[in-house]
Amino acid sequence: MHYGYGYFEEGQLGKIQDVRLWKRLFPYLRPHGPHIALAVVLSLIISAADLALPYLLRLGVDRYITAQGLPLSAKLQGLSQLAAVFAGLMAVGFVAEFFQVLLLEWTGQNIMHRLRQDLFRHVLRLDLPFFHANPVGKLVTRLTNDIQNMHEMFTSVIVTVFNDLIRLVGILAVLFWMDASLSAILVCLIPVMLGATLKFSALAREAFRTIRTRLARINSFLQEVLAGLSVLQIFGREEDTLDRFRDLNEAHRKAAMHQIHLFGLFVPFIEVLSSAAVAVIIWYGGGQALRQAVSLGVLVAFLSYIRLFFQPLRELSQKFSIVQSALASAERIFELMDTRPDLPAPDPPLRPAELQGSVTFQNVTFGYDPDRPVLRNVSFHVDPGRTLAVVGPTGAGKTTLINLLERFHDPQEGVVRVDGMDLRFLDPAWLRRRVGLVMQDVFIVPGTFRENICLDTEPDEARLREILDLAQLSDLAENLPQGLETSVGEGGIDLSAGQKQLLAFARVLARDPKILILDEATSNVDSETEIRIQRAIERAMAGRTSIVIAHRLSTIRKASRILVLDQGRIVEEGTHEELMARKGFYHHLILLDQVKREGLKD
Ligand SMILES: Nc1ncnc2c1ncn2[C@@H]1O[C@H](COP(=O)(O)OP(=O)(O)OP(=O)(O)O)[C@@H](O)[C@H]1O
Repeated sequence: MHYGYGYFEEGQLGKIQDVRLWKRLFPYLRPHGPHIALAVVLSLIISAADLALPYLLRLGVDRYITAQGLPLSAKLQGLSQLAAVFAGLMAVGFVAEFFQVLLLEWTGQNIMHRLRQDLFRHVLRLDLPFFHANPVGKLVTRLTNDIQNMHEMFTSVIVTVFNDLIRLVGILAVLFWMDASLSAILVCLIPVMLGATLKFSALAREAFRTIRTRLARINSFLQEVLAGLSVLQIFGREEDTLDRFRDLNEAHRKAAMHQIHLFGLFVPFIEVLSSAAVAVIIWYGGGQALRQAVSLGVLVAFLSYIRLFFQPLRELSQKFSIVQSALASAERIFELMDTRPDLPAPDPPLRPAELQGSVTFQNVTFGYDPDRPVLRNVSFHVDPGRTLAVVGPTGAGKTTLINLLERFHDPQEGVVRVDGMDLRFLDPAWLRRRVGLVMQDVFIVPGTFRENICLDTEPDEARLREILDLAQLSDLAENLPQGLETSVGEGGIDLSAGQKQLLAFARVLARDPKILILDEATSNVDSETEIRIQRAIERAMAGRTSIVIAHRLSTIRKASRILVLDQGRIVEEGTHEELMARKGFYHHLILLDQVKREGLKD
């Protein structure tokens, strides 16, 4: 288990002025242009309704409440009319806001959906080396959290910032129009507000970034620890693990407290500023009203506008950090989208109509790290329909041979061919459809037993029964509670190691590949299952070219030829009899195996 969290460090932060990022985002926004335009129109309506309300207050006070010489009935009637207009505007504002939220959420969800789909499509096309280098947790974060981050920007920021700007400009315009000297006081406060907001935004951004990094460390740690919990328990590492977690948890708490302190300071500061503005307006404006330089209505309207004015400013820093965070996510998402598959795609890819099934390795040298070859100058040829057994000590490079034949990697030197064709010119999907793979670890897809056998094939019922029979699975299928429709894997019935092996053979039979690669399981199963597996192996191999990483002597004996690998080189080659007679490395391996089996029996 490693405790490197390097993958989750947020190296870069998207910048608002980063044109490149906006250009990449634009194609996702473009189809929603009309919706965003409509949201902006709705935003204008909402702002107009909001701005009109304090103005109605002014009219109410000046025209009716403090007006001299109007009869009481006329004042009351005028006030009623204003109240009706007030209610009407509120209703318009409410409806407009409702539709705006709906429209923006819908747009945001659609953009997220498309982004997630594009990203997942891209990830599916990447090669095995990429997945070796990138932990699952990182990819899941890209596909979930990072995309969610962007959603917030699309829904709650882009249009609302526009809303806020219109509102601020609108309020200032109305205020100057009503009374320039009172407005000038307010304008003096704006630089202080903006300065504080910008300073706070910078500090908050850093604080949020620290929190996210520390949370990601916790996630990464938990993911690793929970996946290997049984190992930790066996080795009694609980206390040590708890200590490590405590450190991570503490670091997160500290970061969260720092952010809380920042907010604790900023929010009241802005409150104090807005209260100060109100106080100054009451003091100065009140004096002006007493001197009758401004009307009482203007003063009342002013105080209402101040409340409207400070709200968006208060939220500006919050929105600023949402956009920052979203752009940082966008940057990481696009970085992943820009990852090119390591294996060059053939152009045009070959998809021959027929495959005979011969396999050739020609002077193949390969290393996961090119400087440290795992296979060295390996050459062999298997004719169609024949069986090649590969044996060798652990780490000899047997699995690597398979990885090359499935074209999960390309060799650094030499060529791998099927039917004489270089794999690099073949369509990888075509190749993998024709090269069946049975690994020791059988992956069970969450779904029914039937789905797990058929995968992407559609055998008819008769063929499926035949496959079950050949794979020695008929009994099991009958005894499952819902037969073939029983759910297996996560959330369903657990299959034993032996049953999973048989299932893997059924899959091969259903896909009917020309070439079969088999990594024989070393897990111990009972004798009856062992016999079933042997039978299934024979059926699966029949009529196919087979390359088997063999552990059972019975399989090895039946092979047309045996390849003995050691430290990435072919050290011996021949039939079982030939190799035994040579009394070399193979002979030594077989004797060791026999000793091991005898030991197990004792
Ligand atoms: N994804 C990988 N990245 C880096 N090195 C790897 C990778 N997979 C295998 N190796 C290294 O390549 C060498 C050969 O491994 P390989 O799995 O091919 O051996 P093997 O003969 O199949 O062993 P075993 O019988 O234990 O499965 C080993 O030294 C292993 O550490």
